[in-house]
Amino acid sequence: MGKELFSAAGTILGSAQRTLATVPAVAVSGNLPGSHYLLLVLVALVLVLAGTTLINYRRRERVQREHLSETHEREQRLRLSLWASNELYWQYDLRSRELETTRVLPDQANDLVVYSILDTNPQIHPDDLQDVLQRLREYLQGKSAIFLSEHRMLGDAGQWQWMLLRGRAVEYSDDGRVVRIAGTARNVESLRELESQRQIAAKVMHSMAESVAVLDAQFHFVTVNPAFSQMTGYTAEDVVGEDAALINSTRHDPQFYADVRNAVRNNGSWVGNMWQQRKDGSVVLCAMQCNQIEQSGAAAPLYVLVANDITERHRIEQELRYLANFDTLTGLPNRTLLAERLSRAIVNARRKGNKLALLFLDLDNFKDVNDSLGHATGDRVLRAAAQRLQDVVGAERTVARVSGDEFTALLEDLHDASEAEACAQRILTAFDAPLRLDDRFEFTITPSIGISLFPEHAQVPTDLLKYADTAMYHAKAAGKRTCMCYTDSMAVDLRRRAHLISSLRRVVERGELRLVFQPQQVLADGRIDAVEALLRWDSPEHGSIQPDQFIPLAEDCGAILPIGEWVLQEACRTLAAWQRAGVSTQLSVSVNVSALQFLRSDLTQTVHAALTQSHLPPSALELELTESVLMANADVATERLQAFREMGVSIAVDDFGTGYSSLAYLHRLPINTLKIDKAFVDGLQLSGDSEDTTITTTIIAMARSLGLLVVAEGVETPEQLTFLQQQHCDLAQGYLISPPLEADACLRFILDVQQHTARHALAQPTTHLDQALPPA
Ligand SMILES: Nc1nc2c(ncn2[C@@H]2O[C@H](COP(=O)(O)O[C@H]3[C@@H](O)[C@H](n4cnc5c(=O)[nH]c(N)nc54)O[C@@H]3COP(=O)(O)O)[C@@H](O)[C@H]2O)c(=O)[nH]1
Repeated sequence: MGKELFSAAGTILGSAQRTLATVPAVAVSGNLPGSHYLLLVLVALVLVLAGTTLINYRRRERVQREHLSETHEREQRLRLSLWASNELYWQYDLRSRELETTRVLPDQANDLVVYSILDTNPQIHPDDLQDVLQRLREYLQGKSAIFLSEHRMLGDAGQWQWMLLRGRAVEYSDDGRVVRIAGTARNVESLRELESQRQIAAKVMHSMAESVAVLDAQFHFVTVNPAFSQMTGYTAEDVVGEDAALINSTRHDPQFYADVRNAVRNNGSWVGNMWQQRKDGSVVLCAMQCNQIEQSGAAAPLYVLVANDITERHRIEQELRYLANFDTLTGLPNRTLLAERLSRAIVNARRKGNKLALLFLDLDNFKDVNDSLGHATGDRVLRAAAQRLQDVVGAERTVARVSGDEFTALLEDLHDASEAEACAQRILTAFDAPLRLDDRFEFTITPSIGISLFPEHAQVPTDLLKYADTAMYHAKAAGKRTCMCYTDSMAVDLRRRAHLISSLRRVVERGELRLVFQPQQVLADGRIDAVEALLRWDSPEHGSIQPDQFIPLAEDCGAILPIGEWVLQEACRTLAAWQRAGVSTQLSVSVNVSALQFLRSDLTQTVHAALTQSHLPPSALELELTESVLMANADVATERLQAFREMGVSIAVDDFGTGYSSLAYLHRLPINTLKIDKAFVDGLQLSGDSEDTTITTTIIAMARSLGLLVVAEGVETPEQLTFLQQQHCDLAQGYLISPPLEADACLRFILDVQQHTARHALAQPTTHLDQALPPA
């Protein structure tokens, strides 16, 4: 427009000149006198000059106006752009040190102008002033092309705000020195805020314990933090630009990772646990969160992965899960897992219409193993037993350890109950072979097994377990190393058993026990050389209970220890009283000792105390131990027996022949007497052709060769007695000689026989059995 105006003015000026130039030509062509003519010319010239001056003046005036308008317009544009950009205008006079800042507004009249003398009324924050002056100095020294400074200045509301100032020299002194600088100032408060936030975010990411990785839309690494490097072993340089599949692990199949990517793409996020592979090839389990981040202005999103290493936590969880479900000693499922599997098995059996069986197995006399051999060996026995059981039952079946020495085997998909019994029999047979504890040490232990069946006996896991347990107790009571299937009557028995156990615990202090004594007669001369002390329990609640009923219970519940101690004291006390009443000091008393008592390390102490209290010599006492106790614990038995031998107390092996010991092995044990079990004596035939006769004969012969005394138990008939005498058996015990007698009665019996044999010995030096027998 300025240009247009200018060209228009030019046009106007051009035509005026042309117009003025034609005036003299018209005047010269008339008939005027010379003076007039000259005057006329002069007037014309004056007019032309005046006109030209006027035209020039007007033209200059117009040009000036146009220039002013143009300047004003430029200024206005500048003003508007300053206003629009929210920038300030400033100028600094180096001579007066006056800083003028102007907030430009569309209407100049409203401009906000602030003057300040730098020294007296600083607009610049005192902390930043030196830095600003330094930058100014550098600019004036020509070290920077423009003056640039970011510092705090007073805002309109009197608050400090960060401003970015740009400026240049705009005025010089005559000697060329800068005297004024001017420029713009921009409020960078929010930019600084953003930058600060960006820096904080970067620092946070840098210092985060979580591994952070930013991926581009193609799942390539854009950046990672140090925690990522620490977790994966990959530095930022290793991974940036690489596909995130670099850290995929083979623990997941490729489809898993593809699914995760799809989920993030489609849903914007994915949360879950993911195995990743470290640079060294090891794996790490990450609790991962992957979020899609939309970038403003960018078409492609970014993905931010935040991951925590939970490998250790996972391991601990696994361990806890294992501990919660498995027995750490044997590695077998525990009671909890058994209950779970049993429930599942019941559901399956119900669906298929099949049967299932639960076998409850308890190791016989396991308590003794722990007591005698120590818990470490006990643990090895349990491990070996668990393995043996699993081997017999089969790896595909659930064998569980439910407590101490109790195991179960779950047999599914049975068609007949007999299959369960057959399996139980296989287990019993398998346990006949010794368990191998290590290269040198073998150990034999038998189980007792109870069986319960679904659906016959119970419908729920707890009942099946309870009934199998009940059946197992009955198998124990039936003599151990056997299996029994649950029957309804067993539950009643079990309640009675619980009552008996509770009464047994108080039996000594209540004085409900007494001893009876059964004489043992020397077959060669009829003397009563020994008596066996036999325990009786007269319970006010339960009546008279036989020892073979209550002693296994007392052994199971541990009550046998105080009971056994009482028996020893009472037997010794009675013998001492008999001696005072005239019984030969050659007479000894034999006392039955249970496995638990024997394996308790303080039995020698108890025996010693009983002998001391009754002033009896050790030779007056014999301890009877069953063959099975000695054989099952051979090593510890040898050690304990040796202690008794050193003490002078004899040892008899009770119920001999019922177990599986070899006589050769017995030779190594410090024992004195073998008691042939009544079962063999029952079958004795004078003709000598029964199996029992052969066994008895062999036992007697071998015992003799080993220098052991032989006592035949349960002798009831004269034929048996004759046979035993013929075989040179040393002693006989049984109803034929005498049933177990109360202490007083036994004393009378012994004194009678003593007198009789003494009289007979005087009259007839050669003793005959018949004569040696007590009078009827
Ligand atoms: N740990 C302990 N065990 C003990 C104690 N007292 C007894 N017992 C054991 O209890 C079992 C049964 O004993 P009991 O009912 O006393 O039976 C004994 C005899 O009465 C019986 N016997 C003896 N002679 C005959 C006979 O001619 N016929 C026949 N039918 N029975 C007879 O035998 C039992 C003696 O057994 P044993 O001990 O094997 O010699 C029994 O195992 C006892 O050991 C105790 O204090 N502690």
